[in-house]
Amino acid sequence: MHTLVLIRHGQSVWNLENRFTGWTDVDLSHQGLAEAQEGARLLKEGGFLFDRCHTSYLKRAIRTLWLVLERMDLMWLPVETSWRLNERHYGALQGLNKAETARQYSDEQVFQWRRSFDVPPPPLDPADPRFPGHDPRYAGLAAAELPRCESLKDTIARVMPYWHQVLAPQIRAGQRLLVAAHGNSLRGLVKYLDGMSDAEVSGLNIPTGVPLVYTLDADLRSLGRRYMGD
Ligand SMILES: CC(=O)Oc1ccccc1S(=O)(=O)Nc1cc2c(c(O)c1O)C(=O)c1ccccc1C2=O
Repeated sequence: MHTLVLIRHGQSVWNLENRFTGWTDVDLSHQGLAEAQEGARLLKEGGFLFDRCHTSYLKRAIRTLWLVLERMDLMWLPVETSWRLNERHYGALQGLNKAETARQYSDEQVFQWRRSFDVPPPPLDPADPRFPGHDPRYAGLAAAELPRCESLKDTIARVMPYWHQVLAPQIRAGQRLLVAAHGNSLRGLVKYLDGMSDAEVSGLNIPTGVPLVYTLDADLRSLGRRYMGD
């Protein structure tokens, strides 16, 4: 029997402004900090212990993890970061708010994007300063791995190797893991663990700052999951 804990980072300053964030490295808002503190309190009071933790290359998830580790007096734990746990890349929509999106794209186009699993947003031009190839933290990625945009399907496809190559082997080895990540990258893990369809995962919304606790059998099949504080 294994336990795996997932936590989605709290509200970011661009969530506040209803801006597409994606790989833009904005920080948590004050509310987002408070959400992370509450999640940390639930984990501490729940008596959880971890052996390793994982997060993305983006500070809103990293800081959420730091707040949890600080509150649980676990700042000594090894932390692994990976681009594969990053939020979905929203391409040329990154930075746009609702009004700007509505001005540049038709309602039909926005409606199609909202409900699709495999339709990507408009891609970034590689010369665009928002393209990850200009950011030193992605220097280790192969050219083909640097996204210009991502559908939810693309996001899940690049998250899953991290599950199969990193998370699952550590869980099998008896490590109690905490993963602090993003709405869409966590959708990938939840889709796999719950055996969800493409349509089901497109409708799944993971609440921010609330620890999601999985109980897994010896073959890492889910025996159930619960949100703490429920
Ligand atoms: C709540 C909100 O204001 O959402 C925003 C924020 C910025 C632009 C558009 C909107 S919206 O009101 O059209 N709603 C809205 C719009 C969208 C999405 C979404 O989940 C959503 O709720 C997507 O997932 C989405 C995914 C991929 C491309 C575009 C969209 C998109 O355009």
